[in-house]
Parts: sequence; structure tokens; C-alpha cells
Amino acid sequence: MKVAVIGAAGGIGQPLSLLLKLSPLVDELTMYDLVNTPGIAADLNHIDTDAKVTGCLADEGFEGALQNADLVVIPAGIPRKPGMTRDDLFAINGGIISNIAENCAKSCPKAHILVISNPVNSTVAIFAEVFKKCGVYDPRRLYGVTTLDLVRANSFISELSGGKLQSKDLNVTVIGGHSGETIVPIFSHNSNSQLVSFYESLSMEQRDSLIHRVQFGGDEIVTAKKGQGSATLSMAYSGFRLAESLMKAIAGETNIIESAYIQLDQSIQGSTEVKSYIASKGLTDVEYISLPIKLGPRGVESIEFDILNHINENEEELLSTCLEQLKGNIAKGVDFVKGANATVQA
Ligand SMILES: NC(=O)c1ccc[n+]([C@@H]2O[C@H](COP(=O)([O-])OP(=O)(O)OC[C@H]3O[C@@H](n4cnc5c(N)ncnc54)[C@H](O)[C@@H]3O)[C@@H](O)[C@H]2O)c1
Ligand SMILES: O=C(O)C[C@H](O)C(=O)O
Repeated sequence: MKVAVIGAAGGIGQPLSLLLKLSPLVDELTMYDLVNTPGIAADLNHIDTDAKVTGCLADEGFEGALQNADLVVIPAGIPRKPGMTRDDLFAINGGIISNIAENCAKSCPKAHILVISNPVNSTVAIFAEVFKKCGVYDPRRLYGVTTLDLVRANSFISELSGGKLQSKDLNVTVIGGHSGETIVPIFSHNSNSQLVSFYESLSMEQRDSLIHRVQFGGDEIVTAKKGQGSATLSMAYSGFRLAESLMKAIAGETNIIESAYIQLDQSIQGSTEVKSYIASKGLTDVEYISLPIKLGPRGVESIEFDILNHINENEEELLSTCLEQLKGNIAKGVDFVKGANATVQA
């Protein structure tokens, strides 16, 4: 298993690379960035685990980092400062992502790609459009990383319960996208009945404030870091969680369910049902969404869409708002590659 981290010297890239170096599932780890990766790789190689780490710099080109990669994890780009939205990162990070996509299309078109760089609601569409232009796109292998949202939902409801609900027993479903109102936590339906009972025992104000905290959890970190970036350690943990699950699925482990922001494509079981649900809300052109997915050796096998049949009225309203916003975010990403000002060459 060769894993490449692009943006590996950054706030997310370094701890994520550490977690990958510790994983017995990784044989080779390449760390690519504009700066500093040879030194960081040398440091990691002193850890007595078997993964071999190489640091690659931009002036050497992408090829050494990406060639034969099975998995590419991308936290390259700029993070938010207080007062910014994720969408404010679109122009810079959009260009970075389209360039990385062009190079992945050349060097590792069959790799599984995990996009962390914000705004995820748009950067995944940018990546997909570049791959389509290059004729190498397989929607089953492209994932926008939204895991941090459900990790937060688990932490926040556990905290609110005063420890009565333990995070280790929780797996809250969060659907939609990855920014503000596009993040829709589903607390009303869960296999953990204690969680649902606790949620139902909350007042409407407490429920609203819990949902708001999950939707805007990223802002808490941006504010607390006072201009020094956004979530990095919790993101590295979350990105590793998805990467590890995927590596297990590629290795043949079955019944692995995670959530990710993916394209609704006919090659993925359940896409038609999700599209019908979206159409029933009077919406079209919402081609990407984060939902629980079953992972297999070829990537996304199916969407576990049954959750959509169990959401309550309030969650349905939140989802309608989410879908409206997603539609615009996706169109902006697609237009970035296809539109009049597009700079990407096939
Ligand atoms: N999906 C999520 O849940 C989530 C969570 C947290 C942060 N993020 C996003 O992840 C991104 C990275 O955040 P961070 O805190 O690690 O930022 P950072 O600034 O600490 O690190 C980013 C790294 O990317 C590198 N980089 C920039 N342009 C590059 C290019 N063209 N090729 C290769 N590397 C390049 C930089 O040199 C830097 O080392 C941001 O866009 C942030 O908004 C997403
Ligand atoms: O908030 C951000 O900008 C970073 C990230 O998307 C997060 O959710 O923490």
C-alpha cells in the first residue's frame, strides 16, 4: 500500500503522516509539499514501524510522490482565518486542487483520492471535472472528507450528556456537505437507542444549539487559534479514520461503513434512490452529497441511503436548506473547470 500525502508539511499533513507512519497497513508513504518534507520524512523514518517515508518537494515535480500510489490524501491549500468562510478559500484552493488533479490523472489515475482541502463542497467537483477532462474519472474512487463533522457530533453530544454517553459507543450520522448549514447531523435516528433517548430528552433550544455547534464547529477552532489556522489535529485524526477504513476495504475486509462526500453516479448502488429523494424536494443538479457509504476494494460500493427514510421533520428542513446551498457550491466547482475562465488543460 503506497499512500501519498499532498500538503504534507502543513498543520494537517504532518500529524496525518505520523498516523499513517504508525499504521501497519502502509508500506510506503510519500510526503509532498512546497517546503520541508525531506526533513519531516527523515524524522518520521526514525520511528520503528515498517512504512518507508520519502519527502518530495514541488521543484522535483509530482511524479515520484504519486507514481503507483494506491491512496492520495490531499490537505494542500490555505486554511481560514477568523471572519472568513470556507468559500473565501475557493479561488486559491480551487487552483491548487485542479493542478493536483491534473498530476494525479497523469501519474496515478487509479488511486483512491481523499480531498480534505476546503471548500470541500466545491473542491471535490473541481477534482472530478479535471479527471473527466483527462478521461480517467471513476466516481467510486473520489471522496470529500467529511469525517470531522461526525467526529465532532459524537464529541459534542457526549460532552452535553456529561459523559453519560461515551464517545466510543457513538457513531452519529452526519449528511449533506462540509460547511455551515450544509452540515446536517441526524440525532433522531441511530442504532444506539441511548443516544436517541438522550437527544429526545433535550429541550428544543438545547437541540438547536447542539445542531448549530456541529454545523459551525469549525469556527470554534478558527476563533480559538486567532489567525493561526483551523482544525488540524482533529482533522488529521478524522482523515486517518477514513484512510484506514479504506485501506482495510481495499485489503478485502467487508462491511466497512464510513461517511464521505461523493458523486451520485449510476456505478454506485443507491445513487438512483438518493437522486429520487432529492428530486422529491423539487431540486435537481445536486450531484454530490455526503452520506454513509459501504467501502470495498474498488472504493464506494453502495450508499446507505436508508437514513433518509428516518429523518424527522426538523432534519428534513435542514436538509432542504443544505441541498439548496450544495447546488450552488457544486455548480461553482464545475464552472471553475468547465467555465469561460477555466485554465485546466486536458
Ligand atoms: N475537510 C475538512 O474537514 C477540513 C478540516 C480542516 C481543514 N481543512 C482544510 O485543509 C486545508 C489545509 O489546512 P492546514 O491547516 O493543513 O493548512 P496549512 O497551511 O497548515 O498546510 C497546508 C499545506 O499545503 C501546502 N501547499 C500549498 N499549496 C500547495 C501545492 N500547490 N502543492 C502542495 N502543497 C501545497 C502548504 O505548503 C502547507 O504546508 C485547508 O484548505 C483547510 O481549510 C479541511
Ligand atoms: O473550519 C474550517 O475552515 C476547517 C474545517 O473545515 C473544519 O471543519 O474544521
